[in-house]
Amino acid sequence: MADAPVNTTPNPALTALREQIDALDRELLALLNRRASLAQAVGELKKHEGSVVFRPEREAQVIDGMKAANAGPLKPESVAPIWREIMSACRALETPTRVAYLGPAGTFSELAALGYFGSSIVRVPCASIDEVFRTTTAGAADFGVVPVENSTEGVVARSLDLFLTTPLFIIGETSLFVRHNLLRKEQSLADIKAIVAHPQALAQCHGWLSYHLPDVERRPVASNAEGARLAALDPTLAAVASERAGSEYGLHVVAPAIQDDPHNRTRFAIVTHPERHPTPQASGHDCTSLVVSVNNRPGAVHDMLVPLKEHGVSMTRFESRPARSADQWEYYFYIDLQGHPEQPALSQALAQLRSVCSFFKLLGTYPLDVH
Ligand SMILES: O=C(O)C(=O)C[C@]1(C(=O)O)C=C[C@@H](O)C=C1
Repeated sequence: MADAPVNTTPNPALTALREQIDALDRELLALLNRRASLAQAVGELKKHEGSVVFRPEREAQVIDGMKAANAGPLKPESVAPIWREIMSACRALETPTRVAYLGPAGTFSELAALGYFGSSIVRVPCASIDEVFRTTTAGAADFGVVPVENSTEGVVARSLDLFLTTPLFIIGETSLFVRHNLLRKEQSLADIKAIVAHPQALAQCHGWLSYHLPDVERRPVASNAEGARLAALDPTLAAVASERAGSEYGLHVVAPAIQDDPHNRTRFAIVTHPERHPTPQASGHDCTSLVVSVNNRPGAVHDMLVPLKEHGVSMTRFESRPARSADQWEYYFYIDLQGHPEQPALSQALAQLRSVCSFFKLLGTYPLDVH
């Protein structure tokens, strides 16, 4: 049977609407270029003052302001990504932003870096979390993006350990919905010799893999994208990674969304060197992260919490890690507090807390993630 003829006559109503969209796009472009010129002027001013270009608190305030001003029909969750991109492009006119993350292309860390800084950045993919810290410490990148916790698997121990031993501090946070897919050269679940992925991804898909591929070896590799790269070279391997990694390496999605928790999220910290970047100023919605230790005696942890209660400071995270010291029952406590030390209640609570701790390190103060 012959195909029905395609109607090629333009619909006048559609044409009229598109003409309006074209005209508005031109106005938007002119306005965006005016905004970009202003950002360039800000950049000149900062160069003159010798101050840093990236201001996470200002970017958070701009996004908060735009979300509050949004009258629709744009959805509130569409506003933040649009303005992140606009500010990313404006920032790039002031100075390049070099961002290190666990690569190669297609990792969730890369997605987190692009989601936080926008796409006008210089990408510095690294082979491991250690290398992200080293590259940022050495100044080959201005910022590093490192995973700190996952809603299924808990803390990313290596990142927490490196917060202790490197001079870097946190200036921002971002979190990402993490959807893992089984990726392969062949479009089939048959004859898979090994599943290659980062240990965190293998753990986040433990239930699915145990049910569907119980006898297949799980082989940990440095990143999920590295697993995808290997699976592209060897058809007997399957990778667990993002769709983006799949298309990057020409793999089929054999099974989509195989993570055990459908709401699987990973939180990332944005780190930098304190000699190259000041602590962000208060944005109005801030978090202060620290790591402390107390001597191992009855009531020690209770004493740590008293200053917070006395000054009405909210704790949003409390995580413990073994200190690996001679006393095997010593712990480091990773604590997130609501607020900025510019606020007297928080600064007084911190001073009092410091006095009861045997070890105290501020990891950073930064604006909360805005979506
Ligand atoms: O307000 C500034 O300080 C700017 O440099 C401008 C701008 C922006 O585009 O709005 C760009 C980069 C900064 O991180 C913050 C904001």
